[in-house]
Amino acid sequence: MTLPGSKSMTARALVLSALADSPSELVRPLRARDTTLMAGCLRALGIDVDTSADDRWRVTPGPLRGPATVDVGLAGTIMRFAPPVAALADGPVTFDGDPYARERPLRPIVDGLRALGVTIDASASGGLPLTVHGTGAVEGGSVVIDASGSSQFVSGLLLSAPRFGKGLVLRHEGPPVPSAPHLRMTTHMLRAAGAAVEDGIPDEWMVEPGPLRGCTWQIEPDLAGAAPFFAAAMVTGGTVTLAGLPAESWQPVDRLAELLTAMGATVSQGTDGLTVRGGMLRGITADLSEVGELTLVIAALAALADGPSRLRGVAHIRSHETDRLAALARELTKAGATVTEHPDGLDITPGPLRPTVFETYDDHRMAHAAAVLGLGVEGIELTDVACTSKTLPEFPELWAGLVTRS
Ligand SMILES: O=C(O)C1=C[C@@H](OP(=O)(O)O)[C@@H](O)[C@H](O)C1
Ligand SMILES: C=C(OP(=O)(O)O)C(=O)O
Repeated sequence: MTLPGSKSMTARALVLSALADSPSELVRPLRARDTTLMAGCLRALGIDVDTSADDRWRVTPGPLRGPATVDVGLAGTIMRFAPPVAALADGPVTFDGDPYARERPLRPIVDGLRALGVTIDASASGGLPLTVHGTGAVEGGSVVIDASGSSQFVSGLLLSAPRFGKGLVLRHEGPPVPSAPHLRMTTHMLRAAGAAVEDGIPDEWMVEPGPLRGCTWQIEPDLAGAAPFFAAAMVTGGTVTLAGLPAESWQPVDRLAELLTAMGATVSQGTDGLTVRGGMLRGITADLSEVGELTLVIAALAALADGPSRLRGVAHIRSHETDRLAALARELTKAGATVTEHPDGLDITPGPLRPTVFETYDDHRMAHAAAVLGLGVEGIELTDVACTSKTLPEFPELWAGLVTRS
């Protein structure tokens, strides 16, 4: 199968292109709610973002300006990546989003920008809604944040840092930062756009001030979006091949392959793509801190496996689109699994599974999990498949097509 581009790469490519000194193109970007809103955000700041062609978006940078109002939807990438861009604009920029977006943590970005000299009006919690009072320039310098709640706090500050007068020295202090592969994606893409970035010291990043150049960004297919389709192969004993992943991917292909292999799949990468072949479905003990996004599909697989699973290292996903650990515990229990919730994970023991209505809590990956579960249990109904439009609007059609072909 082919899938649209990575949400994470599309978001970064849009931001870096907006900050560059010449036009850029995004080849095979993701057109979904998160990335459409990101394009809208950059347009509101004065950037020309042409998304009229599906397979090639063109970004022509220009002066960043307010006043502007930005709808972040429920996108972590927008609420964490765009305020630093707004700080470079001349004029106030107000950010708000879906009701639940106001619950998602943002303080390290707000405090980090304030420490760099930016004036921000934020709610008492330091979250949305907020107004960044850009003056056309950010001095930059050194800042310490606690990014244990989301790697996006680091990525957000780094992406705009080449445009800060003194660049940025960013240090993290606190429990470990999750999602290391997303941090590597950020530094890879900054370097690809010509930025000088040092990340040799653990929990410290240094970005030199300097221009970013326009690029042709080849957006890889979205690996997290592929996870439910790979899981489908594992539940049905079938085979799914994802076409179009480069040999040297900027997404955590190895970690995904390791996890699916541990659960009984055979994973191989060839010229035709990344292939997952289902076999036995085994329970696993795994630290998912690097790939928190995959927890939901892995939890659905765990509920269908031949033994118990212990998933850990993902306290931070309680602040994703919903409290994902609580949501999974509730819904998988309804379906008949025995689930124990821990502060940073879940123990899942498969039981005799039964029909249930699986709530999605506006969370696209809860819908993916329900779809996977529904391949193994008759009568799983999901309340809202439309929430998949956040990152993969084609999900219902692709899923139905896959099932029909098999
Ligand atoms: O930078 C990114 O593009 C992302 C980083 C991760 O965030 P967290 O570190 O908050 O999990 C990931 O879960 C999210 O879907 C996308
Ligand atoms: C956590 C996710 O999204 P966001 O970028 O909104 O944090 C996700 O897509 O699983």
